[in-house]
Amino acid sequence: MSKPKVLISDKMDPNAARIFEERGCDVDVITGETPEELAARIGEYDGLAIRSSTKVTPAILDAATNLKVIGRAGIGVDNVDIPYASGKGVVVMNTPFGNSITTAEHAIALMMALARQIPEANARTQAGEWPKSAFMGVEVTGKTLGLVGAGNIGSIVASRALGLRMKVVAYDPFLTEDRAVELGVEKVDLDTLLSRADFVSLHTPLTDQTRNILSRERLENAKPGIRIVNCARGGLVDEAALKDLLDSGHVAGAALDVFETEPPAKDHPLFGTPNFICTPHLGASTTEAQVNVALQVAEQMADFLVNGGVTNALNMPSLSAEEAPKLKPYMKLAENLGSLVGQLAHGNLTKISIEREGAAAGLSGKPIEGAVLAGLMKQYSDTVNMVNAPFLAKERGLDVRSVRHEREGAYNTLIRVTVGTEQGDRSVAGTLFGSDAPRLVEIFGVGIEAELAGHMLYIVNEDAPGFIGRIGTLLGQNGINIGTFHLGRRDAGGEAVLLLSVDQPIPQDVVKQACDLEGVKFVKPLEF
Ligand SMILES: NC(=O)C1=CN([C@@H]2O[C@H](COP(=O)(O)OP(=O)(O)OC[C@H]3O[C@@H](n4cnc5c(N)ncnc54)[C@H](O)[C@@H]3O)[C@@H](O)[C@H]2O)C=CC1
Ligand SMILES: O=C(O)CCC(=O)C(=O)O
Repeated sequence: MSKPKVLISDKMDPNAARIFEERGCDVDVITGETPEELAARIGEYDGLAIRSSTKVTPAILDAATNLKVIGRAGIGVDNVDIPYASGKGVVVMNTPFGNSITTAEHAIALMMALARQIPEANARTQAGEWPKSAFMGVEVTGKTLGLVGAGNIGSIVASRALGLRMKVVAYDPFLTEDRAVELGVEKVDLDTLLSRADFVSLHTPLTDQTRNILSRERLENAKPGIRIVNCARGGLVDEAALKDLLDSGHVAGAALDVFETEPPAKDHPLFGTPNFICTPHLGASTTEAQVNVALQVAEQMADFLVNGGVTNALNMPSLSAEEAPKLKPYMKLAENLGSLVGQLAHGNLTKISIEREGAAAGLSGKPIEGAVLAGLMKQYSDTVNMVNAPFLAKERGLDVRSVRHEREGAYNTLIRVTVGTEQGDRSVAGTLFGSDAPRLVEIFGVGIEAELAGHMLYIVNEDAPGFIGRIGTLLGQNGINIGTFHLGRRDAGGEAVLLLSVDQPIPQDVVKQACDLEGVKFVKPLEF
């Protein structure tokens, strides 16, 4: 098997390339390409490792015909079109903790720099002035810091600020009272935060809800003399309003590590404004953080490409490298069961239930669900896989339920897939023989044992003598060799099911002849 190929398209610590190679991937490091150059190259790669410069747009994803995983060496993934990547079946991962301490420290550094106007004092002193009387700072001790966003980075900022003897208030809709107490912060709403804070530090992702969260109106109503730090994302603060309010003195200082457009225009209105300082998106730029995120992204991506392990994916449930091999035969079983109901159930499918029984109940449900849905929807899409299948199912309004029963039934491990159709519920079930051989054990209420593989023929017929001979003769006359042959029946003399595998696709006219055989009620060729 050829090695997975990874492209590192942004400047990244060399440990990333080393880890990819050590873990069985071929790796190219090609940075600074234009979007067109990247689009022309990306088709060769299974993995793309990025920081914030590479923009993974729909055009790049359309060109990325082999891409399986994008790894962001960092936290924010707003440079990746995740819905589009999900639609294409590409896993998107980040490294959620590797640069949090570093970024929190940068926020604190910017807050201190604002409080004592260090950059301007430094510049003027080095320019030959001794402007001692021009700079009168403020102490942070006893002041209130308002945190907008109290996740990983916000929490670290809180702990550092408490160490500086500040009072910390936080606005975060997902912050519970218990967690606030644990962090030593007071949970408040945004307007209260802005009316009480002497310093505000932003630590949210950029989303539709957070865009422009410090709007002109909010800034105008904030406590006079407030100082603002943004080490999260440009677009959270209205930059034009910030300029006006710095000029008027309502905002006493602002420090931006990030801008709405990066890099900002050379004549950005905020440049040169008194009490405004900035850095060029340096929040994560320490040796320690860059080694952390480079190692982590390469380990995660290689683990996925080589072993199927999924860690820190934003569009897929996690799956440990230990669990991945255990799940592998179940995934095959799940995909085959999904494919079987997809090929056999008629009409509009409205709901699907995926039950895990016995040993299967102890496995992660989401990957199995993804595999069943991928199998089911293969009939509708060539590009479906377990990453994009849940999104496609949702788009189609399919009601998906996962159920687990710890008790064992007739089999010590079982997956049952039931779809709701206009004709009622239709169900198939399968198990593993040994630890890794998937087998169908029930089809629409009829017990049967069969491996689902290759070209198959499913026939429902009247349970009467002579039928097996008739179908064998028909296939033989048409030069079709039977590989395996499986029978099941509801009750003697009632309805019987025949599932056989053959060595080649069955031509339509042979299917038609099979339909015409005496006692045949239904014939369907199947592909796995
Ligand atoms: N300047 C830089 O170099 C870096 C910037 N970042 C940025 O920092 C951001 C935060 O990172 P983490 O703390 O690790 O993320 P996180 O996901 O741990 O925390 C984000 C917090 O924001 C909160 N939040 C979401 N919507 C909100 C809203 N409408 N109002 C208030 N709070 C809201 C969430 O509940 C969560 O607690 C990242 O999304 C990234 O964009 C991260 C690393 C480096
Ligand atoms: O990679 C970088 O330098 C930027 C880090 C960042 O913004 C993030 O991790 O969200």
